[in-house]
Amino acid sequence: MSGTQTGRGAAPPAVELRGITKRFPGVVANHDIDIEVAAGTVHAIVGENGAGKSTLMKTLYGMHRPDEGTIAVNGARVDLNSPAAAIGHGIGMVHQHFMLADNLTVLENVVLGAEREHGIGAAARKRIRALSEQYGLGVDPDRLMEELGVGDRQRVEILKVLYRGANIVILDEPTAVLVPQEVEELFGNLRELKREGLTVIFISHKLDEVLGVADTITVIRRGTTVDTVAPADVTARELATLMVGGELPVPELSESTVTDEVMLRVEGLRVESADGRAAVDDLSLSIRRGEIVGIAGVEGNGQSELIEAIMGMRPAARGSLTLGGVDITAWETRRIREAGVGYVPEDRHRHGILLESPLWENRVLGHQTRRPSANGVWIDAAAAKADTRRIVDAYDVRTPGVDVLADALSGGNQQKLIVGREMSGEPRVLVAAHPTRGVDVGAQAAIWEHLRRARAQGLAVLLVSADLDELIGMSDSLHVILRGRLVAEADPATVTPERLGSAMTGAGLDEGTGEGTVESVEEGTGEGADQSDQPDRSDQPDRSDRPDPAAPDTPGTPDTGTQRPDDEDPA
Ligand SMILES: Nc1ncnc2c1ncn2[C@@H]1O[C@H](COP(=O)(O)OP(=O)(O)OP(=O)(O)O)[C@@H](O)[C@H]1O
Repeated sequence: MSGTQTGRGAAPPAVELRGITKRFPGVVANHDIDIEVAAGTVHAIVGENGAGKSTLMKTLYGMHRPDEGTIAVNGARVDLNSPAAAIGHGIGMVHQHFMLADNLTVLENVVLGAEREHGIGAAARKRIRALSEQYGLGVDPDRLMEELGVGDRQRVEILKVLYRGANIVILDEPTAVLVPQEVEELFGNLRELKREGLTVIFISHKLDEVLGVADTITVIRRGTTVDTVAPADVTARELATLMVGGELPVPELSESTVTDEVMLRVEGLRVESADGRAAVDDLSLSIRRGEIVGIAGVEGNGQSELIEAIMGMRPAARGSLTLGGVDITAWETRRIREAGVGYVPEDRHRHGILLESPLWENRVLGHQTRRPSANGVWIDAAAAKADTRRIVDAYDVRTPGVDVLADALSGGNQQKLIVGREMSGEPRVLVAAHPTRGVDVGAQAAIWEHLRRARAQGLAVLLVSADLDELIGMSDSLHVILRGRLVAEADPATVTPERLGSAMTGAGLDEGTGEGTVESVEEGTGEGADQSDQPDRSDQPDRSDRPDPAAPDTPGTPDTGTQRPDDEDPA
């Protein structure tokens, strides 16, 4: 137990949670939680999916009333009965799903709902500029939100809470949507907040990142605090063990299963955005039976449009799509699904799940014309329920039953349900966007194992992910997408997350050659450049040890090839 002691005469903890218990019908989400967060520190909360992290943070942000327990802020007991009350006590929260209006400017987004602070004009602009400068956020108040990338949007969300006077900032899985460079920038921002005396509390499933940026880590298991540790005293593997209360299973390694039979072919595809610009431009790729093809890219470079075009949710302005040799370019989504294409959507709340419906109805969603969900034209509720129970079992979805509403599941458990559903009915092709986003390390390894097994039986997978270790570890071949085009092909056997990340931003990996475009991300071609642009590679493994999702302590434990964020100054 280190990092939480406040010595005699020291400032009181910024936050002190004592004996917090929160019950939902049939579930004790938090049970007798004790946490002290020292002022001016970065405090991470880790735990399995459904462990109770979000519930606890929502309680601290006044969105839930605890059934038992007390909360003190800066040494004084408080009653946080609403987010407004939390903000009144200097507590702000950055949610995982950004709440920003695209057609407004940064300034308008920041002041929306806080007009009373500094109005909506010059004073507000001045305040935003001052905050942005003080905390090194680099946000221009007059930029239009739609022009900003994911990292900047997140900084606007942080600015929003600072603008409202927060000195305790809660972030819910802030790095889930970020690529490595953006993670570094975020961590730079968090360190800056800390230097300015603010307190940061964040939830994360990425244990290497937690070890890199947190001063103190609290582990929650099955609703209660099991330990509070300092990063210097634990490894990522030990943290994972604390989270699950035992050793993680070791999944089997599998050989390549790629065949010659092309299952999905995309040829010369162009997809246009509403204003006629090419979101996907002249893109060609093919996925063979038993192959996982990975797409790496900074969010917003055409990945979503590519996937939506394949799934019949957007028209192809040019080019063609074929499934097992059959032209499906003009097919609608339902027909594509019925032809054996599974789909794990990027935004599970918009496309993947109906929060107000029970789990078994969610099992039927998108599968309403097929067994076991349907019998002829009728929905077969009994069969759908039985199959939902099978998914709950196979994918370890933590739920009291299949009749509860999807809304009652933790985010990671909703994701496991979607992946389980989409893997049902033996799809021929799976189009998966961020299949393990928000799931804990144990569940992630389990999902990878399911995918590997299905691949061995011939499943062809298009894998889009922001998790570069996942892409490298799972893919048989790997493309980089930039501004709607495939600009590079990487060999998953040799490429590192750093080199891949750099290719994603359009920076040539072969700096040594002075070439402007990236065509190959093979490690061999740029060895010299590679070493010179990575300050400290001493913790890098042999190539043969490349991040392998089959290993229980991957991705991203310090000894698997992902650099510890502290090893390097943020860009
Ligand atoms: N509104 C709700 N109604 C009923 N049960 C809920 C509700 N919110 C959360 N739960 C349950 O409380 C438990 C804790 O959920 P919580 O979302 O806090 O977990 P988490 O640790 O944040 O998980 P994840 O890592 O998957 O986001 C889970 O069993 C969940 O199903």
